[in-house]
Amino acid sequence: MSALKFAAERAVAIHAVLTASKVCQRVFTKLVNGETITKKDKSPVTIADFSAQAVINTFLHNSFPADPIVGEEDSKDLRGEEGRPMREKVLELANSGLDSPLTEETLIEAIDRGMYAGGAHGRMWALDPIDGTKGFLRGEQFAVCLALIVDGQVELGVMGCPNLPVDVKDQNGEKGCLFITVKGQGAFQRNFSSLTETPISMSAIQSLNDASFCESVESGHSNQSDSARIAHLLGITKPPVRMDSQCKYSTLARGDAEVYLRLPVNATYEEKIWDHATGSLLVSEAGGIVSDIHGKPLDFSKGRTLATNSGVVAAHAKIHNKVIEAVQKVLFPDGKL
Ligand SMILES: Nc1ncnc2c1ncn2[C@@H]1O[C@H](COP(=O)(O)O)[C@@H](OP(=O)(O)O)[C@H]1O
Ligand SMILES: [Mg+2]
Ligand SMILES: [Mg+2]
Ligand SMILES: [Mg+2]
Repeated sequence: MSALKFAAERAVAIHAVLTASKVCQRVFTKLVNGETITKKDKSPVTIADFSAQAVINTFLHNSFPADPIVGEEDSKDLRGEEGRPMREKVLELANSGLDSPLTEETLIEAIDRGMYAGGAHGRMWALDPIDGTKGFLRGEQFAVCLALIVDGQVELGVMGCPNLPVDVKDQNGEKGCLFITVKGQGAFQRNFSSLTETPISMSAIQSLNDASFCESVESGHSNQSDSARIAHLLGITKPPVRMDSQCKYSTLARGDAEVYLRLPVNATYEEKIWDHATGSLLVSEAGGIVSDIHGKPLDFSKGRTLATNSGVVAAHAKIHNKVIEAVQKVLFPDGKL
């Protein structure tokens, strides 16, 4: 029997994401002053985001030195005298996850290996070292997300959700889930604490009345009044499941909710490829369809952003059409795009 496609990449990605997730867990809820800063775009970044990117980029470089990486973070804020206090903390935290320690220089190099511009040709990795940094800072959900993209198609995704309950029905039980998917090979979940992978799939609901939908906690990331109107139109009666990060995609993929709405709050924001690569493959391999608000597939070949898409709508394949119809009715009542 020949080895499954991307078996080596899958193993490396699992090890990298699991290690980085544990690095993040080490400081989860323990961050102090000086360990979080605000980036130019006003969004937060912490020592854990930088450390997780350094750790994963190091593993990728060791195993696949020729592969470029599109990573969210860069080292600008860690450079020079001003960046020293944070740089020292990032170095210590990153090295807690690595067998061969990085130096200040190789740390910066590792982080900046994520500056690739993306595009339509060849292999590249897309990395969000902490997706949902705001959730991380609030002590809620966040996800470490890594995907392999080949010629603009997402081929593999691994997502670590350190704070997600292993079983949704046991919210106080074990936490820490790893989600793994390869195109054409299905979607799987395993616990941080075990090697056993369990296949997951979306729930096959009969009626939208029974459905629940996920959206961002942050009203600045997704329009929550539009989503309420769409849910009403669809006959969804359950309150929205608000959750940070790509944990929303894994929640759909394992059948704990049926619809994910991410509705633009302004006309200029371009979704980032690392915010959707892993999650969208998980959902499509689990039986769902992921598109933008117009029903158009997400196009990962346009560079670092989903420049030709607007928002995200994910749902079980059987109801995706209906959801898109409702989204269009609410967002474009005159039929104009
Ligand atoms: N105006 C906006 N619209 C949509 N997404 C946005 C946004 N501003 C920031 N984001 C993205 O929303 C992500 C978090 O998603 P969610 O709201 O589903 O938890 C952030 O990822 P990071 O936390 O990795 O920076 C960031 O990239
Ligand atoms: Mg960010
Ligand atoms: Mg993100
Ligand atoms: Mg991030």
